[in-house]
Amino acid sequence: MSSEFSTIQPGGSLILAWRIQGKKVLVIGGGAVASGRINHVLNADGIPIVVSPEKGLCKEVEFRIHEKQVEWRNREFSPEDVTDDIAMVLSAVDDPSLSTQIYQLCQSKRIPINAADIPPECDFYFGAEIREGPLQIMVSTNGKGPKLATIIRNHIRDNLPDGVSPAITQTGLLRQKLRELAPTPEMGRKRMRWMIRLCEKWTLNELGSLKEEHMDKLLCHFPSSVPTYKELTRPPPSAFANCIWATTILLTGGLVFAKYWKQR
Ligand SMILES: C[C@@]1(CC(=O)O)C2=NC(=C\c3[nH]c(c(CCC(=O)O)c3CC(=O)O)Cc3[nH]c(c(CC(=O)O)c3CCC(=O)O)/C=C3\N/C(=C\2)[C@@H](CCC(=O)O)[C@]3(C)CC(=O)O)/[C@H]1CCC(=O)O
Ligand SMILES: NC(=O)c1ccc[n+]([C@@H]2O[C@H](COP(=O)([O-])OP(=O)(O)OC[C@H]3O[C@@H](n4cnc5c(N)ncnc54)[C@H](O)[C@@H]3O)[C@@H](O)[C@H]2O)c1
Repeated sequence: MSSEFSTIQPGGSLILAWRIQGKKVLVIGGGAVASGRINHVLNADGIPIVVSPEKGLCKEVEFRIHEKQVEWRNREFSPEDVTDDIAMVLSAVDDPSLSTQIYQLCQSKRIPINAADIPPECDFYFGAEIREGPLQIMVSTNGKGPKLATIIRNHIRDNLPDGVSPAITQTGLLRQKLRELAPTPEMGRKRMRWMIRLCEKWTLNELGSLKEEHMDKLLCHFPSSVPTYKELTRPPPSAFANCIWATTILLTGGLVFAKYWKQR
């Protein structure tokens, strides 16, 4: 009986895709680690606010400030930086006692915090990431071996099949069109069943090569069938080819009729 269900493995982390679009993320520190954190926030369309004295900035953080990709407070951290509209705090300072103060303040305000390299002061850990367009993969060893997380990430990245990113992008476009075609919740099951069949039938390269003009043609098959990529993209017979076919059929018909007539 129990073998039917998945085995619980306690001790892991809850790995989620956190949506921080348009939300403020306080980054304390301006060194190499802060720079990596800022990039993660920007790649997720979050709004980084950086607190660090100028002398502590690394080249990349200077660049982000110069490009106005981040808001910068040129001073040491102050508790007033942790305002109620801050969605998340990322501490990357080289001062353990300051880090602990920041952690305690965030706990009291119930704002999630990551203090780089200090597991007891982390509500969440960072991981080694792969980013290819809409695809994101995160490897976590749950604090056991960060360098191993990097090595495993590199192995996965080097072995990803070709064409994952365009396949996901085009599938996203098609799903959008499908939702417009069959918008009601009642159509949900049909939509999902059809998408599953398509994703299973087509290769990643085929999905990635799906042009917008073919999408409309493909959606004509919803919900009853899923054509193969070849069937869908086969060019329609030309007028010349049609003419040849018609002539062949007429000639063959004529010959058969003549033979029959002769026999009578
Ligand atoms: C994955 C990555 C993401 C990122 O930070 O962006 C990340 N660390 C990375 C690199 C790295 N960090 C360290 C080394 C030296 C070699 C080594 O120790 O292995 C290297 C390798 C290097 O520098 O090449 C030292 C280290 N790290 C932590 C401690 C404290 C401790 O263990 O107690 C110590 C000091 C240990 C000591 O004093 O000995 C703790 C954490 N580091 C984490 C994440 C979280 C757990 C992630 C997980 O286990 O999956 C966690 C818990 C908290 C956090 O910071 O979020 C990033 C790779 C990014 C990439 O490859 O893209
Ligand atoms: N998780 C990881 O991948 C990883 C890797 C290396 C280091 N670390 C840890 O992250 C921390 C930062 O590493 P780094 O290499 O960026 O260090 P760094 O020395 O380059 O940067 C420290 C930053 O903290 C800022 N700072 C110090 N006191 C401050 C204050 N009172 N207010 C505001 N800013 C202040 C400095 O201005 C500087 O920008 C270190 O504690 C290190 O142990 C984590």
